[in-house]
This record gives sequence, structure tokens and C-alpha cells, in this order.
Amino acid sequence: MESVIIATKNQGKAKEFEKLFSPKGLSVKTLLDYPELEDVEETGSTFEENAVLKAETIARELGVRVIADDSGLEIEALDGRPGVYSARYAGIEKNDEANIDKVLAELQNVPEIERTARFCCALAMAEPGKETVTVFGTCEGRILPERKGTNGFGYDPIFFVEAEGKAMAELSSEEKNRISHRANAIRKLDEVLKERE
Ligand SMILES: O=c1[nH]c(=O)c2ncn([C@@H]3O[C@H](COP(=O)(O)OP(=O)(O)OP(=O)(O)O)[C@@H](O)[C@H]3O)c2[nH]1
Ligand SMILES: [Mg+2]
Repeated sequence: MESVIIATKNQGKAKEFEKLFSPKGLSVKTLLDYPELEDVEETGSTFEENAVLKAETIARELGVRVIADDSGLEIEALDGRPGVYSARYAGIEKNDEANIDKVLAELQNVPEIERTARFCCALAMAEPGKETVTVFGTCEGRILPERKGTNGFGYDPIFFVEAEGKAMAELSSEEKNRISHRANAIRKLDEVLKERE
């Protein structure tokens, strides 16, 4: 089976990419398959900048086509935070529980109607000698007052998906992969690649 390399060490993302790419006949490799590569520092101020940084750095190092995902949660009442800092919001790198606790504490006195939020996903596809492609997907919702559901990863237990009437973590992986910011971005990447052919 042909494979595609996703420049991520996030297992939650990796599982979603596996399910999203397998119907296309593609298996997924991640940076967990390349332990010798150093972490790419996410120094950009936007999701797109960070996705391009990760994709272009790893594509250069491996000499092949690479896709990177930079994603996160934007909460309106917090002026768009945690945004690009979603993975490291509580200070400790990649501690989902601490990140959720911090968001819930910051929104403690914010009424339901003002808790609107969106998940964002920028994908960048880089290949040596070719122009990098970037696309962007979102998923609209609001922040719940407490955790609900156990599926997914990251902030999924406190993200209520308006279109489904459920927390993201209450959706099956099939349901999440139909409506998520990541699924929407992959659909756009498909369109761009078809136009380029
Ligand atoms: O509830 C969630 N459902 C999602 O579908 C989702 N997608 C992203 N996120 C959050 O945003 C950070 C990304 O940061 P990020 O793009 O830098 O990824 P990461 O650092 O975890 O891995 P890598 O891909 O950089 O190796 C993640 O850690 C999560 O906290 C999500 N949370
Ligand atoms: Mg990261």
C-alpha cells in the first residue's frame, strides 16, 4: 500500500489521519516512525505558518512529500486563545487534562451564549522542488461547563458540536471524521490536488 508521511507525534491526530486516508488506499506514517528526527519548533504566529514550518522541514530532511497538521481551539470570549498555544496552554507541553482545566477556569463566569468556539486545522503539504500547498478547515461549537464523553483527544470532552448536538468526545471516530476541522481540511486538500493534476 502506498504511504503518506504526516509530520506529527500526536497519536490522536495519527489515528484520525489513518482512518481518513485508508479509504484513499493510503497508509500513514508519522514522526514516531522516524525517532532520529528532531522536533520542529513551532515558532509561527498562525496555524498555517506552523504547518508549513513542520511540513517543509521534515520534507527537506527526508527528501519526500510530507503533510503537517497544525491545529487548535479558538475561544471567542478569550480573544481566540488558546489558538496556536493549544497543545501547551497550561504550560506543560501536551497535558490535555491541565489544558482543559485552565480553559474551564477562565470561562467559569462566562454564560453559555458567550462560550462560542471553533476548532481550526491548517494542513501543509510540502515536497522538495514543489510549491507547498496549504488548506484550512474549521468546526464550530461552544465550550461546555464540564467534560462529556471519552472519545477523541485534546479538548474534545469540553467542545460541544452545534451541528451534532453532542460533545466532540461523545462522537464515534466515524462521526468525528465526517464533521471535524481536520476532515474539512482534508476535503479541501483533495480539491486543491485535483485542480493541480
Ligand atoms: O480536542 C481536540 N480535538 C482535536 O481534533 C484537536 N486538534 C487539535 N487539538 C488541540 O490542539 C493541539 C494541537 O497542537 P499542534 O498542532 O501543535 O499538535 P501537537 O503538538 O499535539 O502535535 P504535532 O503535530 O505538532 O506533533 C492539540 O495538542 C490539542 O490540544 C485538538 N483538540
Ligand atoms: Mg505541536
